[in-house]
Amino acid sequence: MHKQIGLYGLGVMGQSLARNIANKGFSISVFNIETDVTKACCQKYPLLHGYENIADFVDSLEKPRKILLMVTAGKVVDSVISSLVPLLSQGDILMDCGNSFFLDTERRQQELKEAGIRYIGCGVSGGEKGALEGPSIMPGGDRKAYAEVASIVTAMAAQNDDGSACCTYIGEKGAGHFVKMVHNGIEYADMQLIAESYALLKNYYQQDMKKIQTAFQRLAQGPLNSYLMDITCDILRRKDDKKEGWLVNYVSDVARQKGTGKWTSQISFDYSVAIPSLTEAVQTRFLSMNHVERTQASALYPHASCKMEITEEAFLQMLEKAMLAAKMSIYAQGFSLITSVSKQKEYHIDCIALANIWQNGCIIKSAFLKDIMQAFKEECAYDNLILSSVYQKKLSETQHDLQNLVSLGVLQSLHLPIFTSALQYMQGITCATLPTNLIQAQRDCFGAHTYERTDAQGSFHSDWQA
Ligand SMILES: NC(=O)C1=CN([C@@H]2O[C@H](COP(=O)(O)OP(=O)(O)OC[C@H]3O[C@@H](n4cnc5c(N)ncnc54)[C@H](OP(=O)(O)O)[C@@H]3O)[C@@H](O)[C@H]2O)C=CC1
Ligand SMILES: O=C(CO)[C@H](O)[C@H](O)COP(=O)(O)O
Repeated sequence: MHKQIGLYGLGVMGQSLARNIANKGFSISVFNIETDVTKACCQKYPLLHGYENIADFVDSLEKPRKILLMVTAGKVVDSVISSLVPLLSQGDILMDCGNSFFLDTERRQQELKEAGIRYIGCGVSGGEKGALEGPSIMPGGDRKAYAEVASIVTAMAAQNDDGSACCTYIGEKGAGHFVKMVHNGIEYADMQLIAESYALLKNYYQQDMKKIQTAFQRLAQGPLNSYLMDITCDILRRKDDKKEGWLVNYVSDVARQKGTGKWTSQISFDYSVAIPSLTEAVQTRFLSMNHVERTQASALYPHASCKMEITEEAFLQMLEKAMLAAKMSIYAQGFSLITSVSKQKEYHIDCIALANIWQNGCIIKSAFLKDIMQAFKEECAYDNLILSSVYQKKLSETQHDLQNLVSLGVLQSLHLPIFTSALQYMQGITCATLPTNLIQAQRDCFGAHTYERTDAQGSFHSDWQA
């Protein structure tokens, strides 16, 4: 009996996704380059049918074949595709569920089209647990091919409270992997925002971990409720197994990355879209890697630190509102990149549907996404969420606290790149007149680059030093 779907790549995510599919009642064949991994996995999970030989794996599938790839992003995907293509038939469907770069996905779609193979680039978010219990799924590419796998993919996905699946067709070409990339850019900024809040609380409570835990618990229950806040509460409560004290205090502060956040920033440069907080989050991970320099420099430049003269209640209320304002700024930046690239590449991404499928199963799952949906429902064509009445109302209630928090934190010599850039983004994007007219004048003065005038059409050049 042929199986309904195949999955190639039994790593952390692949095993969980395969088990998820099998648990939903679909018959599934699995394959891994290391055969020992396949054997061990299928012994442990008998619903998975493993193959040691790739040709047998492909032959085991009903036609048109549907094969999900869950392997390391980059060259590995190309080499896996090369090994599969000679065994496939016209009309078969490959669905790359890893974190592939969306322009690589578009190249692969073109190359495979010539061989008659249909290719779906599909973002998956939720980590190991989400992949097993129901992730958020972002498929893009061949729409007809997606229709043929939709019943399996939507069954795998997380569900929202209203019963809708956290999976929707995102758009043509690399649209699925594009939004997953921006999801990760937002994820980096949200994680850094939480880390900065942790730094502020450590400073306020003079490192008293019990008080920091209680404060986070409180923050995680309000409008900031999110998957990342929830796991932060768990992390902060975890004692070390080996030594006295909290495990997080033994974790090195060197933050690593696999590349999706960096790609988000690179693409923002290519499309000239300002996403300063998402970029700061990447830069901060780079900065964290200079551990030796930072340690040497910290001895040369001791940080002045004094207790903040503000009551605990006032501080916690200010922090909550400032986090909310910063989070709003982060999402406005992320969605402005999505909107802009979607227009230029004609992906036709539906931002309401996207915010809906990020409400559950994924790493950036958060209560705040309801507000984003509301804002886009008000006017789907917003180039920037900052223009919505939802943002107007919420920012008028919170922006002042962000200004105060940044001022206080900077005077404590704390490193707050997300709070600061989020505030600066909002102060810039809501400013009708920036001082960048001077930059235009300088460019024209030293390089005859010309400038536009506020009172006339066309390009002008002046002799500024006359
Ligand atoms: N971990 C996470 O939270 C998430 C990961 N992702 C993405 O999913 C993909 C898989 O991630 P994850 O499961 O964590 O990674 P793992 O490292 O756990 O698994 C990678 C898989 O790729 C296989 N592989 C590696 N090199 C080759 C090769 N040359 N030829 C064939 N197969 C190869 C591995 O086989 P073997 O090990 O047996 O050699 C393994 O099955 C990545 O693109 C990742 O970015 C997406 C969302 C969340
Ligand atoms: O896609 C993911 C979650 O959505 C992965 O966990 C991703 O690997 C996280 O990125 P990085 O390793 O760069 O921090």
